[in-house]
Amino acid sequence: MPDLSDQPAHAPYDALLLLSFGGPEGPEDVVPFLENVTRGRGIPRERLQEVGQHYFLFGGVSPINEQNRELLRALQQDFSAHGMDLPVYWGNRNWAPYLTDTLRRIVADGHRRVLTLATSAYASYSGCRQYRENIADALAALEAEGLPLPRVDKLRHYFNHPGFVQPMVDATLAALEQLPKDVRDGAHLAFTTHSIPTAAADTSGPAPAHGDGGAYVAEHLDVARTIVRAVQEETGVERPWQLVYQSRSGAPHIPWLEPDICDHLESLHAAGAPAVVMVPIGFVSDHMEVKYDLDTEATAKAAELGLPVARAATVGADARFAAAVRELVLERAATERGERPERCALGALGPSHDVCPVGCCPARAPRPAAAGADSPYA
Ligand SMILES: CC1=C(CCC(=O)O)c2cc3nc(cc4[nH]c(cc5[nH]c(cc1n2)c(C)c5CCC(=O)O)c(CCC(=O)O)c4C)C(CCC(=O)O)=C3C
Ligand SMILES: [Fe+2]
Repeated sequence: MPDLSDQPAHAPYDALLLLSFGGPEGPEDVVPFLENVTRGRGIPRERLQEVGQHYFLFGGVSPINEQNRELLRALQQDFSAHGMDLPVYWGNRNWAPYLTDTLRRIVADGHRRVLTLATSAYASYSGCRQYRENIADALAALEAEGLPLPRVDKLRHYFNHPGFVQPMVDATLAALEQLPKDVRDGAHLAFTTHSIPTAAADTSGPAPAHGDGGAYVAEHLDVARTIVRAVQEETGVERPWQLVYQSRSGAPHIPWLEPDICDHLESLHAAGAPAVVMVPIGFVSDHMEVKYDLDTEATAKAAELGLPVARAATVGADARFAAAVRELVLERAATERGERPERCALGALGPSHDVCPVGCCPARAPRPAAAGADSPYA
């Protein structure tokens, strides 16, 4: 029996990888960034020009990289405050620091068991399997260079972890406070997330969860219900609510999840709603989809309607989220050691799977994906 008593609590892991989307950091980055995002994805040219304009409106700088630097610092701070000596690295799918470069550095630093935190809390091809494909691509690149291959795992979906949900409850309450007093109690809650093709939603999550909206919609509805209940408890007011969508991109003839937030604001206004709080539960930080699609476009639509709106902040680098990540790391590490740790989750769905099963969030065109049961890597 090996002596495990001097092993750290995060063993067998020796590094945490923060894996994100990436964004441009200046006007000259915008077009190459969009080319990276959309390579082989069949997005109409007009849509790309339009989205490029969103970035140029903000000086060509997406807030996402700075937000990830903040999250990285929050994680390092939380880990060190709790005596957890686990290095944290950051890599992106679409912009520097690129995942492959980061993984090369992780290996050069001598790490061989890597746990991944993706900045996407829910199941879906874009939010989960595509990141797993990116990890497989990075491993393939290292393999081609003859480098030792680390084993890369991915944390379970954390959409219903209290450290992710509680900051959103507080943010919803704070947004309600921003509304004029006389419309506060009547305000509707509009929970928003990224629209995806309905075909991708229907096949999101493990195969048994496939069906109308799949795990993607079910998970968002579960989080929305948890927030609604907590806000009602806190304010003593029962508010109407709905899950709606934003940031749709694909061609018009392909069905995507609806309604869009702007259409929703119109119909709420027509139905006499006095005010709306938009709660972007689908996003981890206030990146461009939030800054443009909600704070610019949807807010302008509301102003045009004369409908008071406020937008709840995303979780970002909240200390409770950093602590949740530490708990999730310790939980998964214990599971990997064969223990049965407590697995925290709010809502009705329970904690998500640790390892994506075969057939989870399938791609339109199958490609190798690491950190799951169908990974071609150890
Ligand atoms: C589910 C989901 C999330 C949430 C989960 C997660 O976070 O992963 C997300 C996040 C993000 N999406 C982002 C940006 C973009 N997404 C695009 C396109 C697409 N997103 C999709 C889905 C998602 N996207 C899909 C199905 C497409 C169609 C093309 C394809 O199938 O790939 C495009 C192309 C142009 C367009 O908008 O059409 C851009 C520029 C940024 C960065 C923002 C910044 O820069 O601050 C972030 C965080
Ligand atoms: Fe996106």
